[in-house]
Amino acid sequence: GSAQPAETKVAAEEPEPTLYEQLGGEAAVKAAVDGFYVKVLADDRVNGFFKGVDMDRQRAMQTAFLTFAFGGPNHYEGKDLRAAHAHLVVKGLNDTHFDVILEHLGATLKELGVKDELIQHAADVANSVRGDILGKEKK
Ligand code: HEM
Repeated sequence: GSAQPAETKVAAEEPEPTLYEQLGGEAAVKAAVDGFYVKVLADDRVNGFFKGVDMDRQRAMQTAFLTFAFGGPNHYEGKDLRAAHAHLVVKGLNDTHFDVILEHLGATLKELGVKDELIQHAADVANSVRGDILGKEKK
């Protein structure tokens, strides 16, 4: 008979690590930004919104999006998401575009070997601010 491993149980008091921590924290965000950035800017369904936007701000947006989707610390507290995207809503930003961004989020995380369950979690977090990004009326 083989002995059971002694440490199969997770202590009940351990707080659930955030998705950000589970994915690998800041390093994971950096790795994801590179892949995500390329996908978004190569996609004609959404890259029009980034035309004329300087590279630093594009990268800031990608990093903010992913950090947010990972449930990590929000480094952009000064600027609310509704205000940051209002001029894009005027240009036609809608659910279709938001879905494209989620599609690239999923593909990027999949390439990095992230489990489907965590990818779904990241999408849920992003969806929680969909209404703000798209300038929908607050419920
Ligand atoms: C969870 C969803 C999202 C988050 C957390 C997010 C986050 C942000 C933040 C923090 C900024 C401001 C960056 C800065 O001021 O330097 C920004 C800007 C921007 N976002 Fe998003 N974003 C989201 C969704 C989207 C979507 C769906 C699109 C378009 C398909 C988009 C396109 C842009 C663009 C083009 C800018 C730059 C605007 C400009 O400087 O003129 N974002 N985003």
